[in-house]
Amino acid sequence: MTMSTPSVMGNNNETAAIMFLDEYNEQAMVEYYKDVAASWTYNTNITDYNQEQSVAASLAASNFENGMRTRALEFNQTGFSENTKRLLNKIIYIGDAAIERQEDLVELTNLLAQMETRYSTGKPCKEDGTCYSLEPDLTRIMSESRDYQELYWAWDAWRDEVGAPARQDYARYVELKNIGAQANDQPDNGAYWRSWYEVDNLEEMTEELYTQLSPLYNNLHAYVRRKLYEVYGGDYINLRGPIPAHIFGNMWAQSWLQLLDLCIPYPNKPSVDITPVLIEKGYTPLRMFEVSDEFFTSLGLIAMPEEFWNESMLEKPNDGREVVCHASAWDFYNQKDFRIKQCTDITQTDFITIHHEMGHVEYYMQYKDLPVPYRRGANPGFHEAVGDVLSLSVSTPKHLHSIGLLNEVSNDEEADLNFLMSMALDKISFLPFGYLMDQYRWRIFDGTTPESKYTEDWWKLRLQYQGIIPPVTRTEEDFDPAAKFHIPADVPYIRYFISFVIQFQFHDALCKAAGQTGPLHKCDIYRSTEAGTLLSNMLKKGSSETWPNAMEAITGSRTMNATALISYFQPLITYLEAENERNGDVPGWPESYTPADPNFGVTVQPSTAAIFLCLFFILARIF
Ligand SMILES: CC(=O)N[C@@H](CC(=O)O)C(=O)NC[C@H](CC1(C(=O)N[C@@H](Cc2ccc(O)cc2)C(=O)O)CCCC1)C(=O)O
Ligand SMILES: [Zn+2]
Repeated sequence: MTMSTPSVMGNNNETAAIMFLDEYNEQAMVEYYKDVAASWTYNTNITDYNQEQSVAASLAASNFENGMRTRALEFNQTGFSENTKRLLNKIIYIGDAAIERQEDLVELTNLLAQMETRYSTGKPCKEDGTCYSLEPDLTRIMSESRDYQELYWAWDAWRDEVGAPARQDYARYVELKNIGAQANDQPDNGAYWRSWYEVDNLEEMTEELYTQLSPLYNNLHAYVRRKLYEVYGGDYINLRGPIPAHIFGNMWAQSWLQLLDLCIPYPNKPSVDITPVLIEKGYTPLRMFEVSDEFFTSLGLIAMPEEFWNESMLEKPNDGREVVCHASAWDFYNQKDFRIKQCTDITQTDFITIHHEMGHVEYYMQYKDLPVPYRRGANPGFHEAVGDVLSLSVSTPKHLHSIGLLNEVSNDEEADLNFLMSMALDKISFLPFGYLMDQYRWRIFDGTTPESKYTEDWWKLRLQYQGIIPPVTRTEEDFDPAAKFHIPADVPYIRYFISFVIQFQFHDALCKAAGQTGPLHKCDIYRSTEAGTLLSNMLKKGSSETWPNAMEAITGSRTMNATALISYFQPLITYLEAENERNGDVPGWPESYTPADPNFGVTVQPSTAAIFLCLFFILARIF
């Protein structure tokens, strides 16, 4: 294996290195465009042919990267400028493409395509033959149903369809990813993924953040557990135990916004849910995107270009095409083609997702003229935070009312708590999930979690951090993690946990720049070009500098910290503590709890009952 450390005997001529970097940049735009275009074609029309074409294009891009890595390694970087060294190292440490053996790279590329296709085409069916897509069918059941058994069916059927069948592929994927990591001088793939943050203590940093935030989560968990107890009763909910995973209104229990009607502190106040208004006013996906784009341009940020509106896929096609519905934003690396692919449903959740995806595109456009290796977030968490920061302003009742998405708002403490509850059900509920997804995978990659414990260790983390349990006992025949897009799609996840923390730091800084002085949760930076400039100056840096520099450019601080998040939610924290106290609910889940059998209390089908009765009488006659 060629060591990746640049050779000390190599070419020490920096002018030659800079010429190489220029050549790399021109060729990379051509090669990456072809790769992204083939991937886009597959994602927006899943066929065997398009999958093969996408695999071929991905291999071609990997071979390009591998060839360029070899050339970058020939330079002796001693005495080179920091910038030249940074660019060369981003061409050397390229991830999977550094895999030595071509057959390993081909196997991994095919495995990734196969896992993504299985997830994206998964459609469990009922005995009566009706089949259900994840989006929108199962998503709608999970968010709207309050029937314990129906929710259980959707939750279990999805995992049977795309979870267990992925287990074997995943075990092989882990081996190949670790081979790739070693080719990047990393001990395992978790270490390689963490290396993107350019700190040597990312695990301690995220653990420290989670320790600060877990009391807030545990208080919300205890409050919601009480509300679910009032709906489902003591047969299903133990007030001092964990909560069954399928009744949170979300397939992965990662967002509890759909439980707002159960959790709203003051139900007689005007609603803060815009879904009914979006429908009532006849909003289309296109209209939702235009409203989002207008918020970005109101800050002086770059508008979505013509190509974006012509080439994006803003809703699920109705021509029978299979598509990857999981929303995503795309940079075609040609400095002018940027797209979003989303199976947009007319809901509040999807309106927020639109801002999230548009935040990615804004970042792509702000750094489009940088050298290709710098066209990334300052760290992956930064890329995830951009859209969500703007959503923190858009989501305020004042803003939603001003753009006609709420018919009325009241401006008092009770209305504030209703709003903060809706934000907590989305943001606070997510924190343990955002944290555990890569805790789980880091341990698989470093060998702590062997294949024989894939299920056991997953549900240990889900219990430890989220305080949830499966509605039915799981075994090592299952593989529930693969029922979450990012696992079969090979997409790291700690970036989202980090984003949910730093987006409040950014929000705080942008609000100050916008001259907003009230409580953070009421701030709306709409039309503030001062805030927009502060943000775009950071976005323009891409990954040309380490992220503490980018953090400092916006917030003045060089660290990620949870202070802004906690101060944003402070009024709600006080409310939750008082409510839990009043109800005698203790945050946490000290009692273990065997999940009620989901078939518990299910009415036995009449036909089955008849058979039992006949048998009974026959036997009675004999004896
Ligand atoms: C070509 C490509 O892959 N491009 C990347 C972008 C890039 O890397 O340049 C990309 O588009 N990734 C897709 C992914 C989609 C979403 C997601 O997966 N979100 C997480 C966590 C979460 C949940 C709630 C929330 O408010 C924010 C985040 C989940 O749903 O679990 C779906 C809904 C929102 C974001 C994304 O946009 O991050
Ligand atoms: Zn994102």
